[in-house]
Amino acid sequence: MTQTDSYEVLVVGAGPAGTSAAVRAAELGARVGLVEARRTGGTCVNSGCVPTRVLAKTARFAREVRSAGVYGLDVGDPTVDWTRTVARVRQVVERIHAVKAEPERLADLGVDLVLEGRARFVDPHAMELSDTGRRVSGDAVVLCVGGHSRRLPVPGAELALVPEQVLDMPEVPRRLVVVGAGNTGAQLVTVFEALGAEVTLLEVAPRILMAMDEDISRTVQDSFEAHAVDVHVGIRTLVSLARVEGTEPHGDHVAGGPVRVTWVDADGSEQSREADAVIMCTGWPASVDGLGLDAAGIATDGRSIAVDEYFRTEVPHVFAAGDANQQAMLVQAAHAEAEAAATNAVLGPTRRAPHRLLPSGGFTDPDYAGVGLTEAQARERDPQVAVATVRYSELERAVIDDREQGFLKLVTDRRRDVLLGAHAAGESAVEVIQAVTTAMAAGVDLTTLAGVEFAYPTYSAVIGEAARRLRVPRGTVDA
Ligand SMILES: Cc1cc2nc3c(=O)[nH]c(=O)nc-3n(C[C@H](O)[C@H](O)[C@H](O)COP(=O)(O)OP(=O)(O)OC[C@H]3O[C@@H](n4cnc5c(N)ncnc54)[C@H](O)[C@@H]3O)c2cc1C
Ligand SMILES: NC(=O)c1ccc[n+]([C@@H]2O[C@H](COP(=O)([O-])OP(=O)(O)OC[C@H]3O[C@@H](n4cnc5c(N)ncnc54)[C@H](O)[C@@H]3O)[C@@H](O)[C@H]2O)c1
Repeated sequence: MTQTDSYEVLVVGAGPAGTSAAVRAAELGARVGLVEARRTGGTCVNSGCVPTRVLAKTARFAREVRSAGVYGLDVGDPTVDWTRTVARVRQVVERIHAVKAEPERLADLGVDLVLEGRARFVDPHAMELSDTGRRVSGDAVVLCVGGHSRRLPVPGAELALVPEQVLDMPEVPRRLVVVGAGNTGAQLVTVFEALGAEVTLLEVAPRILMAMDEDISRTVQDSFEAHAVDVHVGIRTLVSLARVEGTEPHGDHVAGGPVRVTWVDADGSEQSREADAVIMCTGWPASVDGLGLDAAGIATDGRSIAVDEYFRTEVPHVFAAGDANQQAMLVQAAHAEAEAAATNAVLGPTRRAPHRLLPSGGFTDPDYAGVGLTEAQARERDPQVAVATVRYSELERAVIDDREQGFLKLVTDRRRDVLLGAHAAGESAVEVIQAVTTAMAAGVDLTTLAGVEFAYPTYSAVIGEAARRLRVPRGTVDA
């Protein structure tokens, strides 16, 4: 092995976590190698957040154009040229790459970016790269390998698409079944419903968006159903996918011909639908296959890389951050964890990243977001929590924009005058929750928040209104 192949810190994966880890370690003066199987940006830029967000904008456009007549704008019903939609998505992905300019930024910091395929441990410090067979090693190794979609182990699962393949569809499917109503599934339902597909949504949990506050699940599901999405929650099991007889496959996925999806519904009845495409959005395990963790002495359940509070695996010089450790699974969390892991890799175990306040949300119609404790979690801890909900239908900006569906809910500890959580479904929900998060991070009490003179007419004004209702309880306060 040559001298240049060994680093003080070897980072694996150049998504949000890996680039943050490499930058931080380099800033601390370490000699850093960053190995990536494909391209910088990871899931976030190349197949996840960025493409999904462009599709969300496309869907928004389609909805807005359909309502343009109300404003006296006669533009007709939009038709979708999916090829151009996909081209736009890919163009935006390239623009993000150009703006972020990660390879240049890393080079400026002296980080060696190595794009020679997948890295695999050959011993606890050294890894072999699949394209070239070259070996690189690190005194410390930070695994930022992210995750990947998974198909459910049911007969015919290979006929389904996974989220990374959505842009490969030749057209918008006329009939679509989405399996899984987490963030990905819910967003894809909104996109394809707006683009004209007849959508069926199957979810094994008792409600969609199970990780969010219950009122968010209800509001988004109501909206889906108002748009004729056929929602089935609490299904007992997905039974199978099968090619509809007499149709010919043209490729390796459902675009090749109709598929019959069969499941056992919540009431125990067997049901089925014919679909032109099925997308399985049923989880995102860590990319541990082929990583050779056993050669490093690290055990895995095949879904995650376990870490302690300093992001150390059971082998103390090997760290794991971002989706790889399956803890928070969001971009901002990946950055925070990776910076902490890289700091610990260089300086020893000194930094944690406990994610005390982690806002998250999604771009459905309406959008949704939350931070802190849900109402149910807060009530379980303390039945005396105070909750105020302001409906968007009471908010002048939402009425002006004809975006009256939704709400903001603040969950508070009235005795301590502090916010415990905030949850919203509605226009700009993610931005509204972000603003509440800032207040929570700064330790702003409810009385102060209630006194903020929010600009008129804005969506974030809903925050002041909710805070005032908690300070002076009335109608909608639920103590
Ligand atoms: C459809 C979708 C939409 C999303 N939208 C959002 C959103 O709006 N907001 C949000 O916060 N989060 C969103 N997420 C989640 C977000 O994408 C992830 O949390 C984030 O990308 C995690 O970053 P990471 O660096 O840990 O992993 P990744 O971004 O997955 O990067 C891992 C990198 O490691 C590389 N790699 C893997 N194994 C190896 C190996 N053995 N050798 C070399 N390289 C390897 C991969 O090629 C990849 O580039 C979304 C996810 C999906 C699927
Ligand atoms: N806007 C965002 O922040 C955003 C957007 C997309 C994804 N993400 C993140 O990316 C990761 C992957 O998201 P995801 O939505 O693909 O996965 P997920 O694990 O969040 O959701 C998977 C869903 O599939 C359901 N499911 C599992 N087995 C099923 C079955 N047999 N039948 C029907 N439903 C079944 C689960 O109950 C769950 O609701 C998550 O961590 C997510 O938070 C974030």
